[in-house]
Amino acid sequence: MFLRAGRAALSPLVRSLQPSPVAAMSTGTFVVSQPLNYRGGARVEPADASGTEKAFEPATGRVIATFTSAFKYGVKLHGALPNLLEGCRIIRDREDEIAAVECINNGKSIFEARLDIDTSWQCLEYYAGLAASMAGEHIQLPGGSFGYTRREPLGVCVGIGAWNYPFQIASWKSAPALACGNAMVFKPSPFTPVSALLLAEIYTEAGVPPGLFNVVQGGAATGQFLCQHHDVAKVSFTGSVPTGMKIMEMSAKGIKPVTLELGGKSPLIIFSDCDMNNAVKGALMANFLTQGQVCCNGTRVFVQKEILDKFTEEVVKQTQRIKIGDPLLEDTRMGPLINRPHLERVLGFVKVAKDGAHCGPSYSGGFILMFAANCRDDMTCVKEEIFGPVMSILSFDTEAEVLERANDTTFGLAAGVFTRDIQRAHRVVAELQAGTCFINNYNVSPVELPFGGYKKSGFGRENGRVTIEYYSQLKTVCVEMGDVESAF
Ligand SMILES: NC(=O)C1=CN([C@@H]2O[C@H](COP(=O)(O)OP(=O)(O)OC[C@H]3O[C@@H](n4cnc5c(N)ncnc54)[C@H](O)[C@@H]3O)[C@@H](O)[C@H]2O)C=CC1
Ligand SMILES: NCCCC(=O)O
Repeated sequence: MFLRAGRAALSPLVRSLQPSPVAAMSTGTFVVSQPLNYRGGARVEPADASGTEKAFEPATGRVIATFTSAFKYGVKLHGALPNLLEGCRIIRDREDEIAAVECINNGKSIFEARLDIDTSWQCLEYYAGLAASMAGEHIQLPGGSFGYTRREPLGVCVGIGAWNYPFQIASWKSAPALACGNAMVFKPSPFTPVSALLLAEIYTEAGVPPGLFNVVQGGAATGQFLCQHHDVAKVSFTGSVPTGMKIMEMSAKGIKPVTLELGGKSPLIIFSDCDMNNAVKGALMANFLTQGQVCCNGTRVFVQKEILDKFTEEVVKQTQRIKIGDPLLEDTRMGPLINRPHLERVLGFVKVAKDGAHCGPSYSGGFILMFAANCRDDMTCVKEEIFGPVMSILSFDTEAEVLERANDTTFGLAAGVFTRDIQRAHRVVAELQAGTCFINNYNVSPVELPFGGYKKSGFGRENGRVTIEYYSQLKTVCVEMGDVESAF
C-alpha cells in the first residue's frame, strides 16, 4: 500500500533526522508494499519471478520498495481507442500524490515533479485529440480507379525508460502508442520502479482495456527479453548511448523499428548582444533541472568574450541562491542525485575539472552544485556527459568559431542560442547539428513540439504530430474500378 507522503506530515520527520552520508535531509516514511508489476489491468506478483530488487529514496538511502523482476508480459491487443482524456483528468486530480511519489523515488524537487506531471497529462490530452484526426490520403488514379492509405497500429510496443523522468517517460511513450491503437509493455528503470504503476492504475480507472498497458519490472535481462521477443513490434528506448546501441542491435535482428532517446552534451551559445538576465536564467534552466540529470541539458555554455566575466559572475551569484535540500519542501529547487555510485561518478568529473578550471561554488553532503569556468574544449568535463549539476563555461570570439566548436561532438540532442539579433538566431540554429534547438530559452517541453536527437543522441521523435508515424504503419489500398488488364 502507498503511504501518502503529504508534505505537512513529513516536515517534522525531516527536522528530526540526522544528516546521512548520502544526503543532508530525509523526506519521510513512504513505503510501497503492493506488487510493482502490472498485467491484465491489475498489480501482480509474476509467476516467472527472476529475483527481487530494492528501490531507494535518494534523499536518505532508505529502501522504499522491494520488488520482483519479471519476464512474461501478458499483453492483450485491442482494437478500441482508449479514453486518454479521462486518464488526463485523473492525473490532474492526483497530481500532488503522483508528484510526491516521483519526488521521493527520484530525488527531484516537488516543485519540479509537479511540472513533470503537467507535461505528462498534457501529453495524454494532446494524443487524445490527435487520435481522432488520424487519417490517410485518398489518391485518384486513371480511369476512375483510386487508392487510399490508412494508418494502422504496429501491435505490441515496448517502452524502456531511464530513471530521471520516470512518470513523464512512461506517459510520453504510452500516450502516443495507445492513441495509435497499440498495446504497450513498459519497463521502468529499476532505480525508479514506482510511479509507472500509478499510470497503469490510472489507465485502468480511465477505462483502458485490461492488458493494453502493462508494467514489467527488471533491469538489463528483462529489457533484453522484451527487445528480443517475437511478439514485440517496436521498441522505444530512453537511456544511455551504450544501451541504445544494444537495443538497436537486438531490434535489428527482428527488423523492429526503434525510437532511441539517448544522451547529450549540448551547447548553449550566449552572444554578447543577449538579454543578460534571460541568458543567465536560461543557463541555469539548461543545467540544474533534476539535479542536472537531464539528457538535453546545455552543459557546454559558450559565452562571447566581451561578456564572459559579467555572465560568469551573475551565474555564480544566482547559482549560490538555489535552495538545495529536502526535495519535498516547497521552496527546495534542488534535491539529491539518484544514488551514491552516480554521485561518486559526478564527483569524479568535478575532481578532474578542478585541476584545469576555476570551479565553484558548493559541495555538501550528497548534494553538489558546480560550475567550471575557463574550460577548454579538450577537458573531460566538456567532452563527456556528466548527468549531474555541473555547468562548463567556455569563451568564444566569433560566430563561425563557436559553431564549429559547438558541433564538434558525437552527440546531437539539443542546442540553444541567446541573442537579440533575430537573423543571427535563425542562421545559428540552422547550422547547429542538434534535433531540438532553443532560441532565447532552454529546456521548455511543450508536448506539441517533437523532441529527439541527431547523431549518437538517437533517432525517432517523442511528442508532436510526427510521433504518430513512429507508432503506426501505413497501409496502401489500391482500388480498381474497371476490368483487369492482364499481361497474360
Ligand atoms: N534523450 C533522452 O530523452 C534521455 C536520455 N537519457 C540518457 O540515459 C542515461 C541515464 O539513464 P540510465 O537509466 O542510467 O540509462 P541506461 O541506458 O543504463 O538504462 C536505461 C534503461 O535501459 C535498461 N537497460 C539497461 N541495459 C539494457 C539492455 N542491455 N537491454 C535492454 N534494456 C536495458 C535499464 O534497465 C533502464 O530501464 C544518460 O546517458 C542520459 O543521457 C536519459 C533520459 C532522457
Ligand atoms: N522534460 C525533458 C525530458 C528530457 C529527459 O528525459 O531527460
